[in-house]
Amino acid sequence: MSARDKIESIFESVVHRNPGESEFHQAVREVLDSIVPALDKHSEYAEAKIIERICEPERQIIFRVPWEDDLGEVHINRGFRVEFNSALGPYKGGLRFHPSVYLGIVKFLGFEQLFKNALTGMPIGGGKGGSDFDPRGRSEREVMRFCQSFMTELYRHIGEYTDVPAGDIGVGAREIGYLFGQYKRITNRYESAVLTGKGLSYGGAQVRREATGYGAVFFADEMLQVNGDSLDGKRVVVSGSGNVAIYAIEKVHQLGGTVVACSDSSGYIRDDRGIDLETLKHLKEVRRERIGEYATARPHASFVAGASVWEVPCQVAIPSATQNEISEADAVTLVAQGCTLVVEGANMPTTPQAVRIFAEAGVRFAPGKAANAGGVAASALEMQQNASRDSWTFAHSEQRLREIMRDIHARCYATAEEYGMPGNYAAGANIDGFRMVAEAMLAHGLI
Ligand SMILES: NC(=O)C1=CN([C@@H]2O[C@H](COP(=O)(O)OP(=O)(O)OC[C@H]3O[C@@H](n4cnc5c(N)ncnc54)[C@H](O)[C@@H]3O)[C@@H](O)[C@H]2O)C=CC1
Ligand SMILES: O=C(O)CCC(=O)C(=O)O
Repeated sequence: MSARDKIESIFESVVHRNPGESEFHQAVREVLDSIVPALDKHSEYAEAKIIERICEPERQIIFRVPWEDDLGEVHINRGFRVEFNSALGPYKGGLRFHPSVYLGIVKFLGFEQLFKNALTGMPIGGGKGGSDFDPRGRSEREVMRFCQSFMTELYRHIGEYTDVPAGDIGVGAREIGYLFGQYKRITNRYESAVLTGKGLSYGGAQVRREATGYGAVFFADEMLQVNGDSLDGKRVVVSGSGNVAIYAIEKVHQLGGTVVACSDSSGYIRDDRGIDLETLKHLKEVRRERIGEYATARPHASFVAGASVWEVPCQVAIPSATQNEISEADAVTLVAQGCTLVVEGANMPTTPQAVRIFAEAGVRFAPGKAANAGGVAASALEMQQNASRDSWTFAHSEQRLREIMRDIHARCYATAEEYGMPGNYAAGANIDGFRMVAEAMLAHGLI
């Protein structure tokens, strides 16, 4: 059987065994399609059924999360942790709290995480978790009670050497604090490296908060430098206005570009003078308001309700909100309006149809598993500091992040060249990440 036929048959089986999990199917399809050339070179991977094993999570945990709101009403949510693959180290990956969360989303994120973590070169396996809990509109105490209930089940599955969760959509420093407090209370252990993204006062690391956004922009900068170009003077659009988006905007501005629009699920704001970060941070990090409030604070800016931020003309797009947020129509608009570089801050924000439009138009494209790997890499640095009871300065941590992103860029670039697909960062990232995991799995035998 040819490598291509083998891939088709494995994919068919993945769809059959995981019905209704469209995001997981999409993520698997994308990776399998691009690793065909690596399978042609390495027949040992097929013989050991490495791909079939990679597509099957090592462990999937689903649990009940009961909690009480401020009025005394009882709510039941569903919690998940998918421990995808531990070939390279303890499972590592964030927790997402959002009403859309179900097993298929957690599995797509865990699958992506596995290759992303490999690309960082750090000793971390892949996992992801979360809940269909919606923190929006909930009081501090409700969020705390939910986190405590979630950890009351999760604690038995995680640990510094087992599985180390962190944040993702809806889970930031506040939630990590409550989760950490409950873990400490239940286990009677001050196990700092059981979670990352902690506050700086209790074992958190400098630059973890900024790392995903900064890292994506460092990656964009590397891609531009290959062509003797830079972000200086570029007009940029960043979707979302959460953790990744805010620090992507900050770094674009530090490198001389101007971010003219960002969004949330209610619509987008446009500010041709450049997004004012003090206003945005206060709005989103302190007051947790909707994005439209920005235009109240900055009257020259406009708020467009319910529309796609990709209608705002830009040269560089950094999607940093959620999966499948750039549709085929958005991609056509971006290309028509002069966008030449797309760097994924979010996980799988570009639909396969949009990826094809970008490829046909010669738009340079960086996949999330490479471009947003700065977050998890900084988490691994946080684990390193926790293990050595150390704490690094901001400048040193940012320098390490910059080096890691440069290295990931170089690996993706070189692998794409090696396989005869120069400039194809998606193929480079998938093949390089896959090879790392496959080699470790071969070394460990049939487990
Ligand atoms: N936080 C991290 O370190 C990392 C996050 N990511 C990915 O980056 C993306 C953003 O995550 P965070 O910034 O951490 O989350 P966040 O919760 O801080 O922010 C999410 C943002 O996306 C917006 N959003 C969510 N759903 C949306 C929708 N359907 N339409 C428009 N906007 C929507 C929210 O309004 C918010 O502004 C996610 O795809 C996440 O998986 C990837 C790597 C690491
Ligand atoms: O920092 C981490 O462990 C996880 C980050 C994450 O969830 C991601 O890279 O998508």
